[in-house]
Amino acid sequence: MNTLRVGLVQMHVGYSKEENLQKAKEMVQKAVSKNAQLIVLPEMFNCPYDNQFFPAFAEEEGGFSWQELSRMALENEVFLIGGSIPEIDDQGCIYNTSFVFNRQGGQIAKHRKVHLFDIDVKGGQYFKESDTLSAGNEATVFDTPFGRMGLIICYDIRFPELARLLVAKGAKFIIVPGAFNMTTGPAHWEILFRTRALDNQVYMMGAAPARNEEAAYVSYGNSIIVDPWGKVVQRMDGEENILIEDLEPAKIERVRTELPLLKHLRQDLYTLTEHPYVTPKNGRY
Ligand SMILES: NC(=O)CCC(=O)C(=O)O
Repeated sequence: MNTLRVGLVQMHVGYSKEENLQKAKEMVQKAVSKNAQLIVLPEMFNCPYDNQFFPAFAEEEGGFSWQELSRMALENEVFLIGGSIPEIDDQGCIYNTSFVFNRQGGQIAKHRKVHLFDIDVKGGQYFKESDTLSAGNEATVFDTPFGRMGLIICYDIRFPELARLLVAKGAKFIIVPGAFNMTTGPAHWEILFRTRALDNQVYMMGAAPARNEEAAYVSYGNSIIVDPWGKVVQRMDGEENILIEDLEPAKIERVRTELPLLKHLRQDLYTLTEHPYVTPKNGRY
């Protein structure tokens, strides 16, 4: 199969939804001018990553931001992973949701972040998504001419079972709109991408907001691509920019044939259906 040229958009996210969408539109066009065929926007690309803004910025599926994303995909004839936005449902629940569009601007997938980011690192980062957000309940894959792709959002990457489930569903690539921070980013971001790539022999792609030291939540940036061998093929710093990379779908099969981890699984011995942890109700413990 031919190569897939991807573009990861690492953009500054400000307080105006319209300006954020305009910035996304310009960066998508720039990525397309470099022949990107699939473009990934960052987590909460249209809204500051801050609980106080999620309710005010939230929109229904099919709303203004959704339509803008659909138009960007259509006008540029590109697959577009629309980062994520705060999505509100008809019950008033708000989700951290990623919408995916094909080249005709049609929605082909939707992922609501499954694991809510509730952490409290002493002397470091505190965040409690569950103050405003609800968790999704689905593992999301979608098909493209380049192969099946899995979609997760940021903190979801820390849960190996979810990535493995996507791979069991046939994913060859896992896409992660994310926004790590200056506590956990330097410590865990790259290692998580490399570990999930190694475990599952997939391409891992992460797109993050650019770093703004003035923001209440400082994004680590460092948008990244790791190949199925676990090698970092490209990684950005904190600055606003676009990462362009050619992925080789054939490499996935090559690595899986040479080092057949997925065939060596002992599913007679261990499965994902039982585990010792407490299962949260709707993502809340
Ligand atoms: N937005 C997020 O889910 C942040 C996740 C994160 O920083 C982590 O360390 O995990």
